Amino acid sequence: MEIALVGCGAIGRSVLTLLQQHPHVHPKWVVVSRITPQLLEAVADLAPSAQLVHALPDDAHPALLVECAGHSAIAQHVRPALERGIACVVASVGALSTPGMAQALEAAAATGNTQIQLVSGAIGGVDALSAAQLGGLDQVIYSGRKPPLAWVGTPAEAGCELASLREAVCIFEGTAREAALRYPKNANVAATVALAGLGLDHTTVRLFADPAVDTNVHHIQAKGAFGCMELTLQGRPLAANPKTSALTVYSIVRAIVQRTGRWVM
Ligand SMILES: NC(=O)C1=CN([C@@H]2O[C@H](COP(=O)(O)OP(=O)(O)OC[C@H]3O[C@@H](n4cnc5c(N)ncnc54)[C@H](O)[C@@H]3O)[C@@H](O)[C@H]2O)C=CC1
Ligand SMILES: O=C([O-])CC(=O)C(=O)O
Repeated sequence: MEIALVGCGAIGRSVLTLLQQHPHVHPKWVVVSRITPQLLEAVADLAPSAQLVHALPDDAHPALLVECAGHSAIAQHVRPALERGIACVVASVGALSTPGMAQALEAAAATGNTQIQLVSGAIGGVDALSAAQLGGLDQVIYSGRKPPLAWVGTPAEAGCELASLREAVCIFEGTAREAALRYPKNANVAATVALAGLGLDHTTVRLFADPAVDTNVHHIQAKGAFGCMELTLQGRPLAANPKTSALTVYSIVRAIVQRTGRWVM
């Protein structure tokens, strides 16, 4: 199966590394916004038969395009690929919080008669939540707790001195839509939980910078006709990006590899 990968940062490089164990999956194109000598070297090492490009060439027909780049890549690369009939796997789920984006992707997938898969990424329990939603949900609360360093370069910096925090600070409370728009690199999980459950505007989100944790701690509380659910996931961050949990990589590789087998779980 030939695939195109969009993004070659912390997630992209780890995905390419893991895919080396899956001989049926061939990364043929790696799409990045800037081609640097370091990237050329990394791709030559991790996926020697892949081409490093700024956009998917017109004559390329991968079985799958896998996005692990960031919100801007959704309009730039995912939407046109869907229109061309290329199935897409998306990690930057928070991009769907931009008004009109979900509808635009749906229309693009309809034009191309294909599908878009949102990965569960750094969180689990999305299957249970989306099943529970069919019976009716009353409340879903998501909280994301990360070490202060993971919030560098975000609006959290304006509210507190991250480097000298001595106790946990709630840096955001609001809807999943607001969280995903304000924290595009840290609140994709908030959007995922919301899209599986009560929606972007009815899911309560709290984000914390917490010097007492050394993992990315995701917590879901949900109540509804099904009963109730509580999930805590302590995700080990990737060394190359403290904002991103390693589970995101495994979730993406799982989504790719499942397409080469007979079983879907
Ligand atoms: N669903 C989930 O649970 C999670 C989703 N994510 C998403 O994955 C994204 C990537 O995460 P990391 O690899 O840790 O970030 P990173 O910053 O290490 O790497 C991102 C790479 O994508 C490239 N890039 C950015 N915009 C691009 C565009 N429009 N077209 C092509 N390349 C582009 C950058 O140059 C960089 O090399 C995050 O920004 C976030 O949106 C991250 C963590 C969890
Ligand atoms: O990787 C994580 O722990 C979660 C994350 O960054 C996000 O939700 O965007």
